[in-house]
Amino acid sequence: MSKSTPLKSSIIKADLPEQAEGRTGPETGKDPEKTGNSEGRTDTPVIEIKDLCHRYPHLEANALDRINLRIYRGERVAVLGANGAGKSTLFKHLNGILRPLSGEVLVKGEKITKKNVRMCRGTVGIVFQDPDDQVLAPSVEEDVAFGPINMGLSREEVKMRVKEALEMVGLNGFEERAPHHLSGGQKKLVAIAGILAMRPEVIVLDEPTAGLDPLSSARVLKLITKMNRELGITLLLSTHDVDVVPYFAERVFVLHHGKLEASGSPEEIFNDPALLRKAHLRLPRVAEVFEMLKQEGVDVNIQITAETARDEILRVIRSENRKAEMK
Ligand SMILES: Nc1ncnc2c1ncn2[C@@H]1O[C@H](COP(=O)(O)OP(=O)(O)OP(=O)(O)O)[C@@H](O)[C@H]1O
Repeated sequence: MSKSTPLKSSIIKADLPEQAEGRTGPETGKDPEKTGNSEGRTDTPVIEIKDLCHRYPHLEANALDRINLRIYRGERVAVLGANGAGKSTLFKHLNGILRPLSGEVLVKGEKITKKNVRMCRGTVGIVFQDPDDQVLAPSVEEDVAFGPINMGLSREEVKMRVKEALEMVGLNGFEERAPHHLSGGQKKLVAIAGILAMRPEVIVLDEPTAGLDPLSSARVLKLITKMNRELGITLLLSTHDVDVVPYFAERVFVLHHGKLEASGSPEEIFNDPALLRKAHLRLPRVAEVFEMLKQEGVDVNIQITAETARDEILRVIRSENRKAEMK
């Protein structure tokens, strides 16, 4: 375990998208739905959740308890939470798969109802955790075409979209392949292509890197970041992999026992040890090293990416060298 960690980190560092820049925002934990870099935005949120509660039959506690949050066009948002925190339940509310016990979910300002649920599903596409729940057609081409055909698009348009989506995920040439003969990582890419082909404004990904090796995981994250940067698609993903969050997300929501515990930039969230302990999350590995250095009495600021860690270590070394020269 300890031997493989540095290798994994170096692969992730080399292959992940650059760290998002320009994050600002107030302290976390005070007003969860209003923190992070969306502070001050006046446009209509692409997704807005108001006082959402969900309860599964025969369970006493709410799986979601008075969730309030807003997601704005073009954002990259990560949802963190331990097993059973409510992430998948939350996602299933975003395109009307589940119905609220109380509260409401608005897509582009419109409450999801039976009447507009199709329109909402055109706006918000969900990539489920297990591609076997989503990739069901006998061939890759048919699977990716399924959504566009259901949208009533012409044969030419469907063909064009399938080609485009498979190119985007790097699976051109796989059209005739049977999905059940593909690897887990390739199936995940087929599932993403199927959603991309419907050209949604928001893509929600439940644990997109679960079960993938570090290279496949980095590839999926790079792909979805590209979708955000080049196509302007709003991204919302859940993950247990806190190491990748600073490279991907501009804003982080923390769920715990069905409640929105906090929202903020990755720097804010990962500089709040009490919050992380409470939500059963951990620091990114890079930050753990800085925490240890601090405990040793070294004057460092906690960093959460390899690049900022390098800069901080160089700063400390240079400062120590200067002190030594002056003696
Ligand atoms: N279909 C269901 N019927 C009854 N209870 C459910 C159902 N789905 C989820 N739950 C319960 O709701 C709670 C939230 O589950 P959910 O799957 O949303 O959590 P999660 O954060 O996605 O977890 P994980 O990280 O393990 O995927 C859990 O207590 C879970 O046992």
